This record gives sequence, C-alpha cells and structure tokens, in this order.
Amino acid sequence: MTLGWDTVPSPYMELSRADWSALRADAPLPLTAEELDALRGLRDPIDITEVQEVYLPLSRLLHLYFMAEGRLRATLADFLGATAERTPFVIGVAGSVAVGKSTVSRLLRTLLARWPEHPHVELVTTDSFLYPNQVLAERGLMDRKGFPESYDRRALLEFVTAMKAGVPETTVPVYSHLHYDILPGAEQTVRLPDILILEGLNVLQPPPSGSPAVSDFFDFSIYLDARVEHIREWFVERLFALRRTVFADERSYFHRYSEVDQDETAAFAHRVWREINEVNLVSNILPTRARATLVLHKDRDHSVQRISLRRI
Ligand SMILES: Nc1ncnc2c1ncn2[C@@H]1O[C@H](COP(=O)(O)OP(=O)(O)O)[C@@H](O)[C@H]1O
Ligand SMILES: CC(C)(COP(=O)(O)O)[C@@H](O)C(=O)NCCC(=O)O
Repeated sequence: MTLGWDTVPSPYMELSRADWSALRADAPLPLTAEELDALRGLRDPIDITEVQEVYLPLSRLLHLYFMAEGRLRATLADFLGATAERTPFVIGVAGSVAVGKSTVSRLLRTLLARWPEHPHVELVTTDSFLYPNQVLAERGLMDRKGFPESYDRRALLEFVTAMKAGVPETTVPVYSHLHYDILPGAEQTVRLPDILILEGLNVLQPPPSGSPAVSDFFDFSIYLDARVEHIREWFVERLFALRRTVFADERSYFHRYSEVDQDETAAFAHRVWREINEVNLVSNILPTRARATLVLHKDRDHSVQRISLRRI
C-alpha cells in the first residue's frame, strides 16, 4: 500500500483498487443483484463485484466516520453540560454530468440504511434548487443549466442549514428530467435524517465571498472523477439511450430527438456536451475535486481503479 509521499507532498493518500477492496474487511453484502438493478442509472454497468470491491469498503469507512462524529458530538455536549443534539451526518457527492453520481448516491443510500443501527437516510439532489426555466430564460441562463449561477444557492444553503440545525421536517422543490424543469407545486418532504446525502454537480463549490458554502456543512464528501473524454462518451451514449426511452414520451422536453436521425442526435449530444457540460466541468466542477474527502477515479468502463483519501 502506498501511503507515503510520492514525489510531491499531497493532502491525499493514494490507494489502488486492490488495496482499497481489502479494506472491506468482513463487511457483509446487504444487497442482491436484483436490488442493484433497480438502483442502476441508465447505461451504468455497475455490478455486484464493483459493490463488493469499491462500495462496501466505502460504506465501512463512512460507518466509522459516522460513529466518530457521534462521539465528537457527545464530547461537545459534555463540554456544554447539555444533551447531544440530533444532527444529521451530511455526505456530499460531486462530479460531472453523466459521471454516475445518481447511481452511487442511490447505492450509498441503500448500503448505509442497512448498517446495524438502521439509520434513516435521505437523499436530495441539487437539481431541486435549479431556478425554473422561466427564471433561467429571463436571466439568459438556459444554456447554463448546472452552472453555479443556475441554482438558488440561498435556498440550498437554507435547506442544509435547517437540516444541520435539527429542523424536524422540511420540503424542497422537485426537478423533472422529463420536463427539463422544476415541477410547479411539487415538493419532496425531507424528514430529519440520521444521514443526509446531498448529490449534485456543484456541491463542493467554494462560497461567493462573504457567505458560507454548502460544503461547510459536510461531514464527508465524495468526488466522482473520470477523464473528460470518457465522460463525454458516456454522455453521448446515454443521450442515445434516452432517445430510445425517455425522449419517446411525448411529454419529454427532448421528444423531437426521438424522431430525428442518428446524425442530428449525435450533433445535438456533442454540442450540449461541448458548449454546456464540458465547460461547466472544466471551469466549475473539476476545480472543486481538491476539496473532497475522497475521490473515486473511474476508468473508461466505469470501474473505480484508484482512490484518493484525504489525510486527517
Ligand atoms: N434529458 C434527460 N432525460 C431524462 N433523464 C435524464 C436526462 N438527463 C439526465 N437524466 C438522468 O438524470 C440523472 C442525473 O444525471 P446527471 O445529472 O447527468 O448525473 P449522473 O450521471 O452523474 O448521475 C441520471 O439518472 C440520468 O440518467
Ligand atoms: C439537471 C442537471 C443540471 C444536474 O443537476 P444536479 O442534480 O447535479 O444539480 C443536469 O443533469 C442537466 O440537465 N444539465 C443540462 C445540460 C444537459 O441537458 O445535459
């Protein structure tokens, strides 16, 4: 295991997949292949071996951090002569469009809820805090969906603050990928969890000067990383898969792309990637990778081959 300095001092320890997978120890596999199928995102090839070798060690590490955080809270309560407050353990999951954040977040939600303590786990995605298309259009941001300025950052910050302050129940808006917009009047109820997973492109974004960052509330954060060329391939392949499935629905914002030919679909996919998602990745998302507690580096076949873990 290479836990020492390489050539340049780094805040991270680098682990190979083999070293990391040994750290599963005896953590049991609490998931069937059928359950994994139900969690898998479109075209994500994740299988049970990947869960055993990559995500069970992660679940074990998160469990240790979660328990340690509980002890730290008890210590603070002792100091204050008070009883420990019920505060969720907050995990951020960041990374590019199409890198597989939703699969990893849903998988973690299931694995963590099956710990011996049966914690209540809530998963919230930051698309809930995107401005509705009407507001984005008024501000000239329709081609900037997913960029930091396309989110109601104040509302997102208020939500995480409320969670950490122990507010028993709160609601957040609902974003529909089918409609490509916030659904008017719809809301997701979030009951105060033991663990909150907050997933989104920009969850590790530094704050605009003078205000706190969402990530200030994280107890642990995960950045899902891959080479830009590979993510582009995944994005384009996924768009072709969406064309055969979701876009075929007449209510889909992108319905017309289920009817145009392959070349037009390919041109559209490459344009959206090049002009929106790659620009956002390179200018806003990648620079936040260095802020994560853990970085999972995915290969072209989506398997995680290297893990960077922040020293403490
Ligand atoms: N245009 C779309 N129509 C329907 N579903 C979509 C569309 N774009 C993305 N999705 C789905 O939304 C989820 C989030 O996608 P994305 O933000 O790219 O993150 P990631 O791929 O990292 O999970 C994925 O499950 C994806 O399949
Ligand atoms: C909805 C998204 C901004 C992701 O939002 P997140 O939950 O990561 O905040 C993204 O999936 C998206 O739709 N981007 C717009 C460009 C595109 O259609 O790929």
